[in-house]
Amino acid sequence: MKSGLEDVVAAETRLSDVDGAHGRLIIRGHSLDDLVGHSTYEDVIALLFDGYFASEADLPRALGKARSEVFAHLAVVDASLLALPPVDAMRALLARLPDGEDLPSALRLIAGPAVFTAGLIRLRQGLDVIAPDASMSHAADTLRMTHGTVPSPEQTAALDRYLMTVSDHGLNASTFASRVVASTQAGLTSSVLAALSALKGPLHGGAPGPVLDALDGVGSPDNASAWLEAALARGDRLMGFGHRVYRVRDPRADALKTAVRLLANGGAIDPARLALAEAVEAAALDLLKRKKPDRALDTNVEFYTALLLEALGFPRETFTCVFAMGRTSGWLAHAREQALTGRLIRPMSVYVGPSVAVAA
Ligand SMILES: CC(=O)SCCNC(=O)CCNC(=O)[C@H](O)C(C)(C)COP(=O)(O)OP(=O)(O)OC[C@H]1O[C@@H](n2cnc3c(N)ncnc32)[C@H](O)[C@@H]1OP(=O)(O)O
Ligand SMILES: O=C([O-])CC(=O)C(=O)O
Repeated sequence: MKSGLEDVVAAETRLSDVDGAHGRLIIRGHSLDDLVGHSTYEDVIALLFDGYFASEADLPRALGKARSEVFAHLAVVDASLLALPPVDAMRALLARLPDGEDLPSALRLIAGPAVFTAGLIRLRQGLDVIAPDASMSHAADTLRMTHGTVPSPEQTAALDRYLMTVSDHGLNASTFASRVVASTQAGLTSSVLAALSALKGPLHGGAPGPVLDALDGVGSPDNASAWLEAALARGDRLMGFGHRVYRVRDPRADALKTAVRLLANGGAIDPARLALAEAVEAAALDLLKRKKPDRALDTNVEFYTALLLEALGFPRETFTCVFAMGRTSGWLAHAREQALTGRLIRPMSVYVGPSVAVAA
């Protein structure tokens, strides 16, 4: 048995390739760098969906229509839902969308995380929800529904770049969960709910909120090494570092660091906050190299995600919901690929419990 299924190949996919040795991410034949420079999130959805869903000439408009359709579900949000962590409340709202296999079902499942996260943020602040505008881009409308103002082109570009960057990533834990459920032919909502449940853990998509907690704990750049060393001595993991597959830097960390620097140049991030983050990153890399010399542990996607989403005004307890806004497109494409080309996923376990005497 391979602990954690490390290095086990469990699917063939045309969707994305995580090249851990060279620190490269390919999405349907395009490098991440190419995509973030020249595409929109809607373009990436079309790329991931090609061949797995019916084609749609005006995908941005169809996604906008899907946002308008799911908005009505916010009417059921009551005090008990608002008392839940936002990712659990969002999961409950997504569970209201019927299972299906077609493009409209898929687009509603991409629209849901955006509309529900924005609505939950506002309701938790005692504000009225804001209806979608189907004519806007997904990133711009998400920011407008969250903050009540039309975002700047720089803010829209930053969220768009983030959504593309996290859209798909091979057979990570949440995508595997999506494929396992799809292999039973349960339907797309069921796949997405399983995937979201896997994503929310702190070892996967739950990491960026705790990254900010660490920055707050460190407080100032000169305290970084001592604070992180004490955290490691307690047996804590340093959030935003390490990866199962990347043995060099996660390429998404660079894509998001660039997005963070662009926001900082435009004044959207306090230079002191960025300096603190850079000091924490440098101290963490130095410490991990010394304390874990046998394992290459580098910065992962979650570290600069935290700074980016903070700068865009998302509360840290909603960061996993924003991750899901991007990753749902990958979960859906994998679910359809599995349903169309795969079999029921049913591995074996090795029984190590007590044996029963067999009568002669
Ligand atoms: C979108 C994403 O999912 S990106 C990942 C987001 N998660 C995080 O940032 C949480 C922090 N990182 C981690 O916990 C891990 O690196 C994971 C979960 C990402 C990968 O885990 P695995 O591949 O199972 O690594 P594994 O647990 O085998 O770690 C190998 C060794 O490095 C250590 N290690 C790995 N990551 C870290 C870390 N961030 N901080 C401290 N030590 C670490 C482990 O303690 C282990 O040491 P040991 O052999 O002495 O016990
Ligand atoms: O690939 C993984 O194991 C985790 C990850 O970085 C992701 O899902 O984006």
